[in-house]
Amino acid sequence: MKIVQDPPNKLPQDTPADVAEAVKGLLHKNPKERMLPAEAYKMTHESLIASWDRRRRMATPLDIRLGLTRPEDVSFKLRWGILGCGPISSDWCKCLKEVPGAVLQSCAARDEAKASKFAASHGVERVAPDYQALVADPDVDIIYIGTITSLHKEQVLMAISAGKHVLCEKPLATTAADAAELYAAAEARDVALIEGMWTRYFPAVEHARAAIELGTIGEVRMVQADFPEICYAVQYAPLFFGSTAPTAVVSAGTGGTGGGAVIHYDGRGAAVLSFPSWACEVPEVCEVIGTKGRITLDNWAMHPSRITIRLTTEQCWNEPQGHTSTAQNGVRPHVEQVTYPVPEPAGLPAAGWNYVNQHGFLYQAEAVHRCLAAGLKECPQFTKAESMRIMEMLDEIEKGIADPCR
Ligand SMILES: NC(=O)C1=CN([C@@H]2O[C@H](COP(=O)(O)OP(=O)(O)OC[C@H]3O[C@@H](n4cnc5c(N)ncnc54)[C@H](OP(=O)(O)O)[C@@H]3O)[C@@H](O)[C@H]2O)C=CC1
Ligand SMILES: O=C1OC[C@@H](O)[C@H](O)[C@H]1O
Repeated sequence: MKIVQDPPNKLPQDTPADVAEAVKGLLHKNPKERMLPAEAYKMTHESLIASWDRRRRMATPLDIRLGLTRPEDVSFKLRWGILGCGPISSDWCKCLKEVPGAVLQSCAARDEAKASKFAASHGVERVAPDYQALVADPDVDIIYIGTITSLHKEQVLMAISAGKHVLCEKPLATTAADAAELYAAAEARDVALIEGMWTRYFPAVEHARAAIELGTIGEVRMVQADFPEICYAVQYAPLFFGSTAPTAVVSAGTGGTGGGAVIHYDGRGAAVLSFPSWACEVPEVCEVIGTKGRITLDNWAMHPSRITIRLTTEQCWNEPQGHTSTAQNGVRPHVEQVTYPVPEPAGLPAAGWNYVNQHGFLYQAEAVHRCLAAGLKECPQFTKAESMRIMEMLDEIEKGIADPCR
């Protein structure tokens, strides 16, 4: 794609090629080397914009940017127990191996022989005979739940009762009421319960969040996103509109042939979300549309490796007919595009991996280590409040969609 910067970009100057090069250099190093010195992460919004190394700071993980955690705490020791030995647990273990503080302590499956095979292929130290034994192991600090969603509730509760922290695959539960019960149980036991919405930890998403905070595209008026699994598309609404309650949620369609939802935030704008059937070519693009520009996350939006920021040119803001769109005014937007390559192997499932861009799980894995090191019970990239808000929206959306894929 040709990058257009005509007339010169109003953002502080970084040529896209420079940015891509710098970030590529960072991301392709091993996790320790990828870390900037702690000092480099201490920043305010002003320094974010003014700093010489803005290119790195735009994608700084939110927990570090807010000063809640320290980059070096990817080395904080956490002994992981893997509950469920299916494809997603396999990809998770591969990423944990690259986190300096992670220990693959134990795993369990419904069938012990399956768990033994999984342990051998991933270098997991122990095999527990069943899930209950896994969560009871005193040498396990945190349980990763990679089973089907309908089982999450009983398994999360089992792990929490044993006093373990939990990272549970998205979606956390099948209803908001169940999710609320799980968060209440975690709070009562004083353990962390984190829903694994891994999208939130990708550098392209961190960059988008920082750009919105800086007002780069003005006021957000519309969010558009698509994905067959509703929770993925929906999570982009509170990311860019905040976790306050929407004024209306309407939906229609079916899981089999496709559906959609509009989430309206009175006086602010709306999220227009589509849920194409799995049997289609899925665009997997997120657009964040503002009064001064537009952000596109893609390649692919639920685990994006690219952000494109199109800025409305200043001349458009004063157009007499009140249309700020560059297209309506026959001018080109200023375009800045930054690619954040997922660590190799990336892209379509590479040999030995099960899902797309799944090596990007690493970003979430590192954040969990940093946040637990700091004594946090959640990661700021995806808080309990937001997770609950999304669960409520999912309940509403599912009222209008037959056979939805949550
Ligand atoms: N973050 C991400 O990128 C991804 C997240 N996910 C999420 O991960 C979770 C699992 O993914 P999904 O592909 O649906 O699951 P799978 O069909 O891969 O099953 C995962 C595990 O669930 C258990 N399981 C499967 N079927 C049954 C059953 N009928 N009865 C009891 N246990 C069963 C098995 O555990 P055992 O090994 O113990 O037998 C299995 O290994 C979901 O929450 C999904 O949303 C999925 C893909 C990607
Ligand atoms: O959660 C997921 O489930 C389906 C996959 O294709 C997708 O990449 C993954 O994020």
